[in-house]
Amino acid sequence: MNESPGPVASISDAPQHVTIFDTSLRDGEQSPGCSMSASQKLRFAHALSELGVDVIEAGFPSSSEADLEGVRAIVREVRGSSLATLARCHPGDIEACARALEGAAKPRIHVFISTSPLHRQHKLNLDRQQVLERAVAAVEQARRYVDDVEFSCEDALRTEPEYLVEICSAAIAAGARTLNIPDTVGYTTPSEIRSLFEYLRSNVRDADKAVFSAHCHNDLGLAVANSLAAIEGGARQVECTINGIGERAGNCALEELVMALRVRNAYYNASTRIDTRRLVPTSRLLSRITGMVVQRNKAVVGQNAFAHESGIHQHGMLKHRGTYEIMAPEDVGWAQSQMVMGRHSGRAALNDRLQALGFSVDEARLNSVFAAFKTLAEKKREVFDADLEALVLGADAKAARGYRLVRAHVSTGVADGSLPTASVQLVDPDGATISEAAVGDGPVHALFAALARATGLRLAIDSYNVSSVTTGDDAQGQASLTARVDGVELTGSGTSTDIIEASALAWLELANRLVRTQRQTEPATQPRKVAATA
Ligand SMILES: CC(=O)SCCNC(=O)CCNC(=O)[C@H](O)C(C)(C)COP(=O)(O)OP(=O)(O)OC[C@H]1O[C@@H](n2cnc3c(N)ncnc32)[C@H](O)[C@@H]1OP(=O)(O)O
Ligand SMILES: CC(C)C(=O)C(=O)O
Repeated sequence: MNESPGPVASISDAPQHVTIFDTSLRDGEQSPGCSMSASQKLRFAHALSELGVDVIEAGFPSSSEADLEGVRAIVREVRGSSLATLARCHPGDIEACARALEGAAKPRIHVFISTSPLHRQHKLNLDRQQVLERAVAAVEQARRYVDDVEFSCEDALRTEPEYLVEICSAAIAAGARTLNIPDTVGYTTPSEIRSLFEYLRSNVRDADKAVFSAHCHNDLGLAVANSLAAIEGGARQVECTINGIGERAGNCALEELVMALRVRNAYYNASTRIDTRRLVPTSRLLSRITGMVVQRNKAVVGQNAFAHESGIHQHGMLKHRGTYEIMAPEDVGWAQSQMVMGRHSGRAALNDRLQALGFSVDEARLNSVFAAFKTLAEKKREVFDADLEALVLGADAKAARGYRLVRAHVSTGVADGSLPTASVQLVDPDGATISEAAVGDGPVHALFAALARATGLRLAIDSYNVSSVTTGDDAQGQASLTARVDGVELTGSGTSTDIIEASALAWLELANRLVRTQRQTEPATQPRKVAATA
């Protein structure tokens, strides 16, 4: 029998910094359907800078007026990160980069040319020597404008390694500070790219004068793995995009790479400047801008990344979250892990959720509610808190009905002296219609005051958030509220294309939860006022 593996040793004794080069605005924007306007690019560049990205590739200025305009807007406003622009080995492209970057605090010109035999012959119709001469001339021209020049060998992973050594050595001599080795078509494997970086770092002349960079595409789903392997081979810059957007199957996903370095820090001994708590908000912003939805099971930023539905996992999570989570959702910008109640859930999770909703049930009652829950879960994909409350309250249909919104009207004005006013009409748990109105400091304040009058419930709201849960002009807004009642936190949420309606629904969900727990008298389901984590 083989010896079992011990703890994996670190790949480096000295702590390393990995430069994060984000190309969402250039390679990412090349994804079909991801074109952004100049103002959208500017907005996203600010988000990237706040995220802590070291280098933002802002665009390809010679490609279009819109791209040029976007780069110029970014140059005018974004300061913290270096700003890079892309150019072919073409004098006009490089001049366009220089003009677009005028006034940038930390400008970088990024020139590239294909080096592989396939590209040399079929795309460029140039031989090795001609490609090398074009590369050197381009790097030299770019250096006349800026100190920070990056050179990329397009399709490097299908290029003869000794030719890569030759052209990279020439690029360093011409003044390139960063040598990027792209896997343009996502063809390589982790062990291959690691060996290539080791080989280049040992054989390129004056290799220590340049930073080696990886730029991996995801055609075989290996972009992140290959980028990590490149780091093992000595890469100290990784080019990546938020949500992994980019040509064809995309680029290395920034959020996955950064979290791999962080979670496995003992192995990589490498850090980045990324504020990981901004990963989810940044991912959402990009989705909203491009309309490109993130798949639910996407690592780190997908909706299911910290969601648990199966009973065995939920039971483990309730005992210790390390059983099924290798990173904390809060560390990447999620509010918390999610326990989704569904067909695969077990008693432990059901009991925990019932307690959170304010119901303390004995074992016999838990078993009967569990049986009813499983029957319901067979019919519904997800069982919501309101379903669980109805199950526990059973025959008490009146209590389960709660207050219902019939209509709400809000009027407000900006700087016109008008008083924000709301009127609401509700049906109460006994079926009677109630109408009320109130004024407030703002429209939502007035709405909540009218609801409080109508129900007679005073809720001390601790937090109120509205976020977009879908994309586009008709996006749905989700309002979430927390309130403290007798020292206990309760939550409510509501979703609608109208944020006033979403806010009213959230307030009523919270109020109904409170009323139900207060009304509940059945001994086997004694309500306990505890945090509701809907
Ligand atoms: C791997 C990558 O992601 S590379 C970046 C890819 N991004 C883009 O292409 C987006 C922006 N591109 C564009 O807007 C346009 O392609 C432009 C404006 C740059 C060029 O448009 P056109 O002049 O009409 O050329 P077209 O796109 O048809 O062909 C590309 C030309 O560039 C040449 N070329 C390609 N790469 C390079 C390079 N690195 N250095 C020098 N020339 C190059 C090609 O050989 C071809 O030349 P040819 O017209 O003499 O045959
Ligand atoms: C221009 C280079 C860096 C590129 O995008 C690629 O090779 O994929």
